[in-house]
Amino acid sequence: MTPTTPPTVLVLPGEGIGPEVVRVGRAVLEHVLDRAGLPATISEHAVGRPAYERTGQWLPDPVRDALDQAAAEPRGAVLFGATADEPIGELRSRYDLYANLRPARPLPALHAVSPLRPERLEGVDVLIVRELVSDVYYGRRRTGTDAGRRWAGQEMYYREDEVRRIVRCGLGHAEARRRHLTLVHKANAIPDVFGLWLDVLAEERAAYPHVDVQDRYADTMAMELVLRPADFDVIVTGNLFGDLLSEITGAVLGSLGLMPSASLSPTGFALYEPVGGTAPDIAGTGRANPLGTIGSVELMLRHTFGAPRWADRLAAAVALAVGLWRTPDIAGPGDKTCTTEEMGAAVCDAFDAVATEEATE
Ligand SMILES: CC(C)[C@H](C(=O)O)[C@@H](O)C(=O)O
Repeated sequence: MTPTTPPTVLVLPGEGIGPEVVRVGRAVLEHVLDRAGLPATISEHAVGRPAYERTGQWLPDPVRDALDQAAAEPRGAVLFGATADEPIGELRSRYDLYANLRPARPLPALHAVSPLRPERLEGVDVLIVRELVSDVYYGRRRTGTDAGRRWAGQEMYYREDEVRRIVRCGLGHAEARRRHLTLVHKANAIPDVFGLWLDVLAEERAAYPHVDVQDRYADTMAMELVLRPADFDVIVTGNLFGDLLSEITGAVLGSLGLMPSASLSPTGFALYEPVGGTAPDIAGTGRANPLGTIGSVELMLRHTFGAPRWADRLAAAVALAVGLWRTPDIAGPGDKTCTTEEMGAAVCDAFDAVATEEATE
């Protein structure tokens, strides 16, 4: 296997709105690759409920084999839709997809969609760097009965090396962006775990003298993200707080359906998924917003394909498309709404317009 091997992309639609948004995400990916002349090997596999109903496995053995193979390649990637917790939790852990990047930058055309006043959105450009394979999610679980009363526990646990690599990841991104890092913790209530995080940050920041570093309690951060989102650049945190903060960031944008994510392993294997989840209430109605998935494709073009200019063009195409086309979650009163598929087609058309304009400049 040489580094010039084209990327292998496994498309795993999952369930709920997963298949709808991923169908569009894949079409947009193929459109961009076609225009860019970039080769890739793309295959699609059932996971989650559809797979369980057919095989009795959330993550069937043949899919696991395909994933193992892709993970061993220099540029393997997954485009993931949505499933219930089991398969995604297993995937993240099995492939050590520890660094979860969740960027949020409100598009000017969509400022009115946010519940925040437009002036609070000026300059908002946040990157949540969430640790994804440890914390209470994967902590030791115990249940029992004590004097007739049931009890249950799940341990919050972090190893130093797990903390160090995500803190480094956050610092690296901060250095490449606006050089501002906020570590989010809860050292007042959970002093051992987050004392470790703060110690590691104190050690690691020395290597990034240009990055301005601060820390926040998770509760304060939740408030400040709503009140002053423009004050933050990179936010690095653990798995649980990262989950909560990315949901708040989605609310700041006005729809969780807008948020993309990339989960990266130390080997470069990566999984790209929208943050929105299965959204069973709108599954099958054509109302799902595919922009979180299309944003995830943009991240794939950057990280897996190493094609930042094509990624930039896709971002520009999205900004153009939302000027005219709106799925219901981002439509204002009186706006005509479009379907998931129509939004995808609008982004592809806008992409060609952007590329043509650049070519004639
Ligand atoms: C589906 C669920 C387990 C998942 C998480 O908590 O990590 C989701 O909320 C997310 O943010 O990706």
